[in-house]
Amino acid sequence: MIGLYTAAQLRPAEQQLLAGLRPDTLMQRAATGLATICAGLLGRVAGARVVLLVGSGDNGGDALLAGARLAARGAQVRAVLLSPEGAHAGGLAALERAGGRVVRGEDAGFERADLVLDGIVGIGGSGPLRPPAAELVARATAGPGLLVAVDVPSGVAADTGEVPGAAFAAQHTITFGAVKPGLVVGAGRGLAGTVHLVDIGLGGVLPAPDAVQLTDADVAAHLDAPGADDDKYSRGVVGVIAGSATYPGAGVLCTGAALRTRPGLVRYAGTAAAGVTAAWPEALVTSGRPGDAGRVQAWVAGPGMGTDDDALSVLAEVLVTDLPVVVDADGLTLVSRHPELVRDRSAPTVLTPHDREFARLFGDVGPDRLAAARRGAAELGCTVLLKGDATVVADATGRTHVNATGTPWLATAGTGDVLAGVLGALLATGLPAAEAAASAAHLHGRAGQLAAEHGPLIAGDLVRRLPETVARLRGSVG
Ligand SMILES: NC(=O)C1=CN([C@@H]2O[C@H](COP(=O)(O)OP(=O)(O)OC[C@H]3O[C@@H](n4cnc5c(N)ncnc54)[C@H](O)[C@@H]3O)[C@@H](O)[C@H]2O)[C@@H](O)CC1
Ligand SMILES: Nc1ncnc2c1ncn2[C@@H]1O[C@H](COP(=O)(O)OP(=O)(O)O)[C@@H](O)[C@H]1O
Ligand SMILES: [K+]
Repeated sequence: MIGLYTAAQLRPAEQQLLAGLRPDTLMQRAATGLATICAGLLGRVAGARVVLLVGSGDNGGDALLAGARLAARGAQVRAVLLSPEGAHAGGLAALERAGGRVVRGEDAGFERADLVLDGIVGIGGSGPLRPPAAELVARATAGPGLLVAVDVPSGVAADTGEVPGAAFAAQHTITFGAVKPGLVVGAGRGLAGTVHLVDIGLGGVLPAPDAVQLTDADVAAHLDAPGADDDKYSRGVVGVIAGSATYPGAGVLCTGAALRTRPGLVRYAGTAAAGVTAAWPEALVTSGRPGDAGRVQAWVAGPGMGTDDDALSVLAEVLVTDLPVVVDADGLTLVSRHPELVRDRSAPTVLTPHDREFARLFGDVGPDRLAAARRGAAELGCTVLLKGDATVVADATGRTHVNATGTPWLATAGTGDVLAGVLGALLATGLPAAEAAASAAHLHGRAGQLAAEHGPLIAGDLVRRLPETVARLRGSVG
């Protein structure tokens, strides 16, 4: 598990750690890591042209101290100071001692730079980048130099990923102590490039994280192989309500995804029964009501089920049970009209909206996707899986996961139906809702990445690739 930490969590931890150390120890550790990674990115340091963008806080100090280390190894380092009187004094002195030069913005030489280091602002930033900083960023990023951000790309809100104005579009972000949420979610994710984490020794003093990202190993732990005592019922039976007689596709995709994630038993109830059984003879189907399907441990309801009164009564029948339920797609439209169906449940409910569905349920997502998912989860007392390039899962207690897998190739019709099926299969095993949802998003993203290795993908490719994805995840452990 990778912890994501806000500035408010990091600052006291840094203070606690610093209490037993020389005041500039952490900054020196940060600068050493920064210079080492920049040197690796440059390949050859001697003669390399490096430009530092230096703000007046410690983020600028990191850039100056790293610049000094690169200058000492023969790089030609120029520093542009946004506020000459406020620049970090120790960093400035070190840079000058090592042969680096302070220059005016006009003389930065962006057009010939090999690397531009953005030390304008880090976790101390607030609001849109101010005009002089925004202008400098525009000029710096137009040049050919490799764009490297110190701790956080300037203009990105470290805690949320909000980008309220101009920002440094980094190819690499070298971050200190812990990964910040803004590097992996929201608009900030697209500006962080490759994230490198430098250990500055905070490990022992960090509190519980604000949010987490699962790793392959975390998810593989939920994908154990059947044992000698297992039978087709023992590993969780999932029930699927999806698709319709006219549009069976969602039923076929959702049922197939559930089967391919956790083969054992998948039951299907609904008017797409004929289409589902033709595609998946392994599923047990009924064209009747959910109650006719037989016993299940979790339901998935919604993809392509329609939004008329019949659909509402089917959804209500499932939601009055004391079983875990995943509500997706058309089911979410129905819940937005009848939130009491979900609010009053005692068993776990997972809602899986994309942004437009979320807006119908809870109002606009807005720029802070973590806060939005938490708000929705608290409002209806359920788990919300907010889809996106970095899917966010929050439960009613505020526990939050950010998904780390996937590919933009997933932006194609039907991939959400597949996610719902994967999630239902994991929920039926008895996993807590948040773990099941976050693991499903991870597995779905990995299936997307695997399918995309073979060219443009369609939703059915994800279903076909699920067994190999599970095998690869399991193989990644130990
Ligand atoms: N606290 C610590 O122990 C450590 C901090 N480190 C570095 O210190 C940084 C935090 O330093 P600070 O707290 O000094 O804050 P920052 O340097 O991140 O930001 C403060 C500066 O940015 C300016 N600023 C804020 N919002 C702005 C905006 N919208 N447009 C333009 N300028 C803006 C402020 O006027 C101030 O000069 C971290 O991001 C990291 O780079 C590292 O050296 C590791 C250790
Ligand atoms: N740009 C993107 N990058 C990565 N994943 C994406 C992107 N766009 C969509 N996805 C993922 O694809 C899936 C789309 O689901 P959804 O919008 O419900 O589609 P559908 O209703 O057609 O099945 C979600 O899992 C979402 O996270
Ligand atoms: K920065």
